[in-house]
Amino acid sequence: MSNAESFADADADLNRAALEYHAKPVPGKTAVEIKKPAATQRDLSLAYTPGVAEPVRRIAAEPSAAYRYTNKGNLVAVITDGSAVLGLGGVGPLASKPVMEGKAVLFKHFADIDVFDIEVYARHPQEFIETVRRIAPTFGGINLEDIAAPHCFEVEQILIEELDIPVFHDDQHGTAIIIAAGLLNALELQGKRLEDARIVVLGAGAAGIASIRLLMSLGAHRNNIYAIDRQGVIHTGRRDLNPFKFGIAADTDKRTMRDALVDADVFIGVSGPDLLPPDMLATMAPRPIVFALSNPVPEIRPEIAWGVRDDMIMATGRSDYPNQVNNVLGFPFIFRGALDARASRINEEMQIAAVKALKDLTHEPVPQSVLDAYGLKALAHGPEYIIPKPFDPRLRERVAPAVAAAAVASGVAPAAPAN
Ligand SMILES: NC(=O)C1=CN([C@@H]2O[C@H](COP(=O)(O)OP(=O)(O)OC[C@H]3O[C@@H](n4cnc5c(N)ncnc54)[C@H](OP(=O)(O)O)[C@@H]3O)[C@@H](O)[C@H]2O)C=CC1
Ligand SMILES: CC(=O)C(=O)O
Ligand SMILES: [Mg+2]
Repeated sequence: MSNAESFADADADLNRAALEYHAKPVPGKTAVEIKKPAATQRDLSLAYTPGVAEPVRRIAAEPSAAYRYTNKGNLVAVITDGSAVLGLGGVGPLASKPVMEGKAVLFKHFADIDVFDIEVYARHPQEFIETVRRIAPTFGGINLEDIAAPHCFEVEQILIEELDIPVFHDDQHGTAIIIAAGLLNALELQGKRLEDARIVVLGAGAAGIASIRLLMSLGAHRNNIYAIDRQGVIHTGRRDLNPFKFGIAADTDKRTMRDALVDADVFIGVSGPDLLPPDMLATMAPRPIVFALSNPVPEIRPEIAWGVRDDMIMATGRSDYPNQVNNVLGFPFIFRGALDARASRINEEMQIAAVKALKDLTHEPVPQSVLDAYGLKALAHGPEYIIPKPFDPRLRERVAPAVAAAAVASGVAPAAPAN
């Protein structure tokens, strides 16, 4: 059987199981649960009228009382316009709902954060911004999801400026944080340094541009980073660049991905399926790092990549290969830290604190519960373990407090939240 046939068979099996999982025993993946007694006349008098009037009066008099008397402080909106759903493209808000419900599952399971998934028909970024602005009082935080570049940058920036709760576009910063943590560990293992590494990033959208910005903040050199879009290498001579792409343009004479990959140390794919040809991978420098992160189908399948290189460290965005570089390792714990600290935003200091916590945790012994969840006998910092596993219970213990502490230290959260 050819590689293509065996991928098709495996995909067909998984697709059938996924449909069954989503449909049975009841449709969908989340539900609302009641946290207070609701069994007697007295309970009803407290939960609703007349008792509910008193918390209303308190909140009307002092808005921060909403954190004491409602679910606001532990409720995040996962909001999308369905314009860049995984690597599937602009499938629209309704079709994006399984992904947003999926994010809700991960928020709840890993960090005990409640989520409303909200899928918005918006013809223009302005309509989307207006929708989020109007519903923001309900929430303690806003997780923007799967909104295509370049609109995502404007949407996020305006909402951060206008709202007093954290607004975080996960495909930008969540992805960038996990990439940075995994890459720092992988570079160390390959005997390379971020400051010298030549990095090719295929995809200059939400994930690509935010990742390049964060890697530059951590020490990567702009002229060593070749971002690539559908027109080729993003260089300072191009006249078709929007300001976001121009901001990461390299001063280089390389024009194509083929040019850029020769002797490159790192490939980061945040673009679409099967876009890295094996013969180009073959031209990368010795001991390369290959992050093929498009979901669900990576830029190159690991089975194919390993057929070309045996000296690489490889990661995908998926759970069924080693090294899952996926924003699931970030957003539950980053929001946990931000909500616990009552932070007004998630700034770069908090993001770098998350990078460091994730990177450092990978060097520690792996708990038995993680080995059991993955059916492994052993796992230690090395080419097949450059980033913690999502089921690691220490993620919440380490990443959330690190993010909360950075929020306080950088002045976007009070030293001690009131409630
Ligand atoms: N593992 C993880 O945690 C995450 C993975 N991702 C993955 O990254 C991918 C991109 O997501 P996101 O940044 O949100 O999407 P965007 O729509 O914002 O950006 C997509 C980028 O990919 C480029 N691109 C698409 N197809 C090609 C191609 N054939 N050749 C060259 N460039 C191409 C686009 O080029 P152009 O600008 O010219 O249109 C654009 O720059 C998705 O596959 C997604 O699943 C995203 C977030 C997290
Ligand atoms: C993981 C994720 O957020 C994405 O692929 O869009
Ligand atoms: Mg996403």
